[in-house]
Amino acid sequence: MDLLSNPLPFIVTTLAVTLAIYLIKFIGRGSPEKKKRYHPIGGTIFNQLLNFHRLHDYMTDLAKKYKTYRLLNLSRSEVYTADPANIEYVLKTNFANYGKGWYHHSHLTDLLGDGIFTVDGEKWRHQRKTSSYEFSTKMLRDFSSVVFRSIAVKLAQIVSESASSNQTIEIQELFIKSTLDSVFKVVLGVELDSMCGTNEEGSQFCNAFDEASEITLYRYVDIFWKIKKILNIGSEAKLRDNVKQIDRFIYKLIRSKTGQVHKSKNDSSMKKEDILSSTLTWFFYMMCKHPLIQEKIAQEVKEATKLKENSSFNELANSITEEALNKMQYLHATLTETLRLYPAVPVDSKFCFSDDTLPDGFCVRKGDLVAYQPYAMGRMKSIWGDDAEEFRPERWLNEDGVFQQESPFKLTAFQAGPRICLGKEFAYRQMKIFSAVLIVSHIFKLSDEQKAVNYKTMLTLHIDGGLHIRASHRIGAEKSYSASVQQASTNSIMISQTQLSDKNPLAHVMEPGS
Ligand code: HEM
Repeated sequence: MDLLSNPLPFIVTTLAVTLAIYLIKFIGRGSPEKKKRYHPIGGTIFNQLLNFHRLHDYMTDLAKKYKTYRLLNLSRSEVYTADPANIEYVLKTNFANYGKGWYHHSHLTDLLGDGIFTVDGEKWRHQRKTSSYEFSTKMLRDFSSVVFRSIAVKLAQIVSESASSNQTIEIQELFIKSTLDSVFKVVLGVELDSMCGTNEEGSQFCNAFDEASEITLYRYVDIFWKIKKILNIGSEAKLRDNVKQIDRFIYKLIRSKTGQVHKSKNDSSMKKEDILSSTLTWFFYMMCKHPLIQEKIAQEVKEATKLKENSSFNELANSITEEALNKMQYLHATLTETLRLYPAVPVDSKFCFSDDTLPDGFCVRKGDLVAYQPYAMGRMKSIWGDDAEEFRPERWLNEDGVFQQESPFKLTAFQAGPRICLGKEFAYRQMKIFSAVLIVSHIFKLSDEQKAVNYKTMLTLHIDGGLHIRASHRIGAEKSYSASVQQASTNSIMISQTQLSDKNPLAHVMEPGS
């Protein structure tokens, strides 16, 4: 899986084939094409490989230089843009001309089937319509909040135990498991409990799903993946095994729940579990780097929830009502600032269906990939001003401390236009509940201030090696919170049995392939 361990044969082959294809293409081009103007060439896939360990920063440097540029890949140009006008055009104005196409479909379909993430046209429209309705219901909102609170209590217990025993904790893994547990509970009504490790099958499923996602994303940089798939070797053999394991687990679940839920493995929310957990991990990294911001959030949560001294984790979680969440404007701004600088999907591309001209006057060809770049855009002074690279949640607040939206074509972390993320509101609610419970009860620090924290280059922005933190109980809270751990654990089980049972609002729309 590690491209960097022996990149030479890959680089030489790639370079030779890229040059050959481009010579053929440019020599063979007829005279009418000469009038068309194409964005400047920023580099080739070869340059990307040489800068693989810092790929998003390398591409940010290029975006600062050109705003929109081309990278020469094996069979096509890839156009990378950080220009909000171009992005609005691709994602909204000429939406019909840009989509997943056969290119993304072929990469994603083994894991995600013909779900909403992999298709265009009528198939997409139908799923979008059904899912939009479901995401907008009050019932889903209320039910998911109950689940998030109950899982936040479990998270707080784990963190509290690490604080009491003065142990460090790797929080990225914990967030991945807790968000997957939430999705299972909200969508299927099942306790996966991978976070506490009490359900071995659940944990195995969790690992298989993680590895399958990683290999699926790896296909985008592995030019040999189709051959490996045909021969069933290497990463592709692993992917096949993982998908089988995922299928077995999900179908067993379906059989045991027949009459209550009918569901396929292609559920949209599962793919999102690592996106949400990436975001939470970077948020906690920012909290460790900015202790004053952490304090401000703790204060805001206390005021919004009217939290009493000696509250248990359970009481704390239950005090995070819709009304309290709406009052947490600073927390909302801080999460948004995290997404601006550390977007979970750092770059996302669309397949161009027919020749076109972007608003900046440059052309793209049928078959090109056109990518918008949330990571690079978050660092551009032309978009965010001179302090673009500073972490400053206040930029999102007006003088009354109320959160102000920005154009979705500037903050592109959730995509924009007709295919804007359907789970945005759902994701904010989950992230706010988890972080409010954790920050009001604990203080977070990096376990090793000297150790560099970097992303691992993949399609989602994970922290390489995870985030190792040390938590301590907040002053005055130690006695009350740790004393309440025992009681909270009993209470949280009571929550799951009484409030959660038979109330799964998604159960009636769960059809295979939805
Ligand atoms: C911080 C968390 C999240 C971020 C940053 C995020 C970001 C995104 C992005 C960039 C896309 C476009 C991807 C593409 O081109 O296919 C997307 C699509 C989508 N997201 Fe999210 N997402 C988040 C959480 C969630 C959650 C929790 C759910 C569901 C529970 C969700 C549901 C969806 C769906 C259904 C789509 C597909 C929309 C369509 O193609 O019409 N997202 N999201």
